[in-house]
Amino acid sequence: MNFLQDKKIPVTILTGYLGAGKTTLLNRILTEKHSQRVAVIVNEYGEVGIDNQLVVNSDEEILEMNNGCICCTVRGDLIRILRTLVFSMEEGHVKFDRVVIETTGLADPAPVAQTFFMDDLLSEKFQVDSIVTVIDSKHITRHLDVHDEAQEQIAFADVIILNKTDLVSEDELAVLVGRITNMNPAAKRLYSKNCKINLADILGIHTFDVSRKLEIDPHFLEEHHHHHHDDKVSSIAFREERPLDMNKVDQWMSYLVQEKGEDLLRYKGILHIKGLEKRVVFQGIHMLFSGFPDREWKENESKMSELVFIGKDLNKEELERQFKNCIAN
Ligand SMILES: Nc1nc2c(ncn2[C@@H]2O[C@H](COP(=O)(O)OP(=O)(O)OP(=O)(O)O)[C@@H](O)[C@H]2O)c(=O)[nH]1
Repeated sequence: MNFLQDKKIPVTILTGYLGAGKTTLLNRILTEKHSQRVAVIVNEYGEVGIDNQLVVNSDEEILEMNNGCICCTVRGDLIRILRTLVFSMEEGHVKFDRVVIETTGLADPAPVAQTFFMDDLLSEKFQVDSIVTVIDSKHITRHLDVHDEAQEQIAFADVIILNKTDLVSEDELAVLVGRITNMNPAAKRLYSKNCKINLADILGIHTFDVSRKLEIDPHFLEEHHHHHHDDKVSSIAFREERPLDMNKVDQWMSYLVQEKGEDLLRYKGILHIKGLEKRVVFQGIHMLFSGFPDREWKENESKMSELVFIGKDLNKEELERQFKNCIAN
């Protein structure tokens, strides 16, 4: 046994296509009882961070990285954040036993894992424990057909969680399992609803193996990263302090689901609705949409609506006009 190796801080890379259930799993990691302190790094694609507002309140260290994809433009930020974590820990300001990184749904996990091999300090202090890929069992098939990122996330996984099993039939699930096993026979497979899994199956499992990753991507340890996002996929965010009219929002969302659902990969937000003391959270993935009152606004919090749309061929002017139309009189 290599004792030095064992002292390294384990890192779990949480990946999965847009809306698969990564934040749901992260919340589970943060709320379930285990004796470990977790430092969390959340990366979002859009310029407005919604996930950080949906991550449960906890004492853990939660660091946000917005406005770019962790595997591309903000990889330098990831290195800086991890280095700062190490220094803060060594000076006794923070304590943590492991790191969990939630990547954007559009991230290729390989360069994120690569970061821990290319930077001297990080490779000395951290060890990638595993890449955990969450799958939306209902939508993944259509994503796999057109989005390279969805394929890379599966190919590179050590553990694959087939989530949202409540939304598919047994036959559909069996076909999906066949396809995924073909893509990555070595990964451990778990099945879940709302990411209810045994955390011991994904944390501290030491399954990340560089030699296997090199078989999948022989350039894994090379500096240059070639990930190109699909130019047609973009993200649009809106912020508005004036309260919104619930009925108008309802109508708008119904229209979007019907008319644009196919192109809307992910839409989510927090709404400030006229006459409601609680903030309203909405979540959408293609034609599946839900909106519900969440907690009351806190006193020190400015009431504000924040929405993010990620999709193909989004028309910003049109969406903005429709959004502004929802502002209450
Ligand atoms: N029906 C169903 N819904 C689920 C399940 N797991 C998560 N969801 C819902 O799916 C939506 C997306 O879940 P998130 O955890 O935000 O997904 P994510 O991967 O973090 O999404 P992005 O970070 O935006 O890519 C939310 O509305 C969840 O409540 C499940 O097993 N079944």
